[in-house]
Amino acid sequence: MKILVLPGDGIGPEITTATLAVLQAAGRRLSLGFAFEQRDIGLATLKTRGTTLPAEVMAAVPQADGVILGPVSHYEYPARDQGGINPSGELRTRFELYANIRPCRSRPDLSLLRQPMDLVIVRENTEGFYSDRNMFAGTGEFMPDPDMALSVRKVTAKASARVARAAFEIARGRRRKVTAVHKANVLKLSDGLFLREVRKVAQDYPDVALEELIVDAAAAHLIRSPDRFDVIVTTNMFGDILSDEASELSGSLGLGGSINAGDEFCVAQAQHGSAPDIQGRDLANPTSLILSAAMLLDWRGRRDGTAALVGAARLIEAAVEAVLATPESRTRDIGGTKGTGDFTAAVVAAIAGR
Ligand SMILES: NC(=O)C1=CN([C@@H]2O[C@H](COP(=O)(O)OP(=O)(O)OC[C@H]3O[C@@H](n4cnc5c(N)ncnc54)[C@H](O)[C@@H]3O)[C@@H](O)[C@H]2O)C=CC1
Ligand SMILES: CC(C)CC(=O)C(=O)O
Repeated sequence: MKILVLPGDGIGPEITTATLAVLQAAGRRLSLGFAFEQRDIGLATLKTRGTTLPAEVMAAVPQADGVILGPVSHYEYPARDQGGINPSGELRTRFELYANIRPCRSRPDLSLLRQPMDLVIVRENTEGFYSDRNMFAGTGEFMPDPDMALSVRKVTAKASARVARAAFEIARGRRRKVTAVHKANVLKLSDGLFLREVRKVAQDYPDVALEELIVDAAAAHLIRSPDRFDVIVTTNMFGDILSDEASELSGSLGLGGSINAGDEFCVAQAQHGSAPDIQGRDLANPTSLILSAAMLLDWRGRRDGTAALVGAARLIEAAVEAVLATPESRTRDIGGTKGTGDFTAAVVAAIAGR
């Protein structure tokens, strides 16, 4: 399997190194060949090339079987016309990675919750407030005068329907419940359209229950009664916020895996950002990106019918769970004392069966 690796900014390079070590260990154990093609993006190429996303990186995406994308520091990027392209947004829109799939679950003595949580947030990934054009080229944000800023949020039937279908398909392999999270009580047209499409898709899945919940109540229920959720489907920004909430409630932002998936391409990406406050200090928990890479293997394996890749995903997940269950192996964000390197070494050893 050929994987394009884009380490990104902040803690990106550290957690990417950890993730590649884990993939290599799984490859050795299962005699699977992983070929990594690593390329710089972000602040590194802004300095050397004047852009955070060189054209040849985008050209390399279709040549690979999958992409591992480290977090990026887009808050520090200049405007798009000065080279600040948000790699997440650009990859998601250009390659139609319409579903951002973010599983989150509680583990004994790590979770901040009273009830168990085992859910998947399926976030619309190509529009809403966050398409790259909205963020940086000014076509979605406007300042008619220096004291007024306007943002346009785009919701289409097509994007709503395809992400809803992705959510119902995932629910079929789980507890068969989809919760559509929205704000259609106020945003009657945009979230109303999203809900209309989710309800339409639900008719094709009579075996899956559909629940509808307003986003503010959903945020509260995530804390009080997380066990009511199986699969949540929602628009881009709500999914962004709720998935950080769920991840932190599970114990840390550093725990939840995530893929950006379309029909043709898949990009593994940690749920969290580039965490510049802990950059270069061996403090980052690499679990999120490691589990994201496992999700990428699973996605590719299922799509191509390659059972060995699905097996590698399960092997990596089992090793991560075993290490997380050992208090002495935990990183600081989850109450342990280990650094990124030691945690990774423990996962590699678990994969090797040592
Ligand atoms: N997908 C992406 O590339 C994303 C990028 N960002 C960018 O990241 C930068 C920093 O944003 P923040 O708001 O600080 O969010 P953040 O997610 O980077 O960090 C929030 C807090 O969580 C901690 N944290 C995050 N990941 C961790 C990990 N793996 N292990 C241990 N602790 C971890 C950080 O140290 C920080 O205290 C900004 O430039 C932002 O635009 C933010 C979200 C997503
Ligand atoms: C809005 C995105 C481009 C960044 C983000 O928050 C994410 O990757 O989840």
